Amino acid sequence: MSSIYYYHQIAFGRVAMAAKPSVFRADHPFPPDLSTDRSIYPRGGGGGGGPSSASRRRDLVFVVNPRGANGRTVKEWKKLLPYLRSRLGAHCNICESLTSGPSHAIDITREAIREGANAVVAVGGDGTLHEVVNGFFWDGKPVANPEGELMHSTALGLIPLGTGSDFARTFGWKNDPHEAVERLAKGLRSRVDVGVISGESGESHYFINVADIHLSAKAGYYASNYKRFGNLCYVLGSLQAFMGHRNEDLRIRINEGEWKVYSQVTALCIGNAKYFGGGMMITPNADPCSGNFEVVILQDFKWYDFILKLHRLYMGTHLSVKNVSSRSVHSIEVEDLSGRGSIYIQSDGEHLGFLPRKICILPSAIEMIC
Ligand SMILES: Nc1ncnc2c1ncn2[C@@H]1O[C@H](COP(=O)(O)OP(=O)(O)OP(=O)(O)O)[C@@H](O)[C@H]1O
Repeated sequence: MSSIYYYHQIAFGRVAMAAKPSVFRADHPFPPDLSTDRSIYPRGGGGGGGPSSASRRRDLVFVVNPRGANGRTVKEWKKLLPYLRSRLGAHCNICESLTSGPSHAIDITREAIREGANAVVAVGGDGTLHEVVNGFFWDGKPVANPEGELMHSTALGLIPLGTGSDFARTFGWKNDPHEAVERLAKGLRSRVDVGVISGESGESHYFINVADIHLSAKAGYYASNYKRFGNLCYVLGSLQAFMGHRNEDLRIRINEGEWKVYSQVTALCIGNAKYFGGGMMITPNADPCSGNFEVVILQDFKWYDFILKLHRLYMGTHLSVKNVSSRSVHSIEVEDLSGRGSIYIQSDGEHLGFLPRKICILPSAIEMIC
């Protein structure tokens, strides 16, 4: 992919950083397990990796958020680079791209896929992962890799280095970059589901972890102002969200069935994976490879319920608590009955706006390096 420099220059050019794109390529030989094509291209449909793909160096594009985890992401990344080069540089072109601001990771990812990158690896927290996942789509469709089914699809990789890094918890991954590099070296791919959210404007927005509505989404919105306090940001965000909070009646339609009114909803969480809010196991039965979401609805919760039941939310044992319901769904539509348009929704911890929204699953939408 000789034009990888080019796409970075395009991506950075858009934000006036073309003078010094943060891209490098390594010229070292390939480690033995990366040259095993079955592990890199385990899927059928022409993705088996023929001789030409086996002999090619692979482009791994690392999308690094320099602001992630209060600047800790980029410090850890710089320390990791020599190891990454020695471990993967032999048979891979290691392309580094620092984001210049919110949403830049989306553009970088789209460009990398169009250039035929073997994998785009999010380096940062759930927000960076979220943007990279959104970069796999454009105009409501997956971004096309030029080699398409003939060679391979671009995989999603993750080096979790964020504040919460909640998506990684479902897989039992820690904020341990060396462990993440080993996963990339093994190159095992699994198909994971992605959620798609559409609103009145008709525009699609994608998520991979958890989308949530009302109190928790408002807490996430405020938590983003307190990231400098690390994981404490979620507690501070929740306290602020509680002030002036009211449970609301919501109109909900599940799996294109009948519309029903759910009274006094405190929070509604749609899990493709299990954790949010810095380690709360909110949707304990969610599995990103299942083809369904787990929807958990908390109704008529008072502030003291959170104090009494918080430990159960962290442990994922809250489903048996009074006024908590859970079910497996492939689509859900949620409307605000109050008509005020003030019910928050977020996805993967990123503020998205306000109800109404429709949320559907896209089964096996992305290949992920697991
Ligand atoms: N160069 C940048 N400057 C400022 N913000 C950025 C930049 N690049 C990305 N961002 C924004 O930073 C936000 C947070 O990033 P990220 O999720 O990686 O870290 P985090 O918030 O510390 O971790 P977590 O989401 O796991 O709690 C994202 O919403 C993203 O849009």
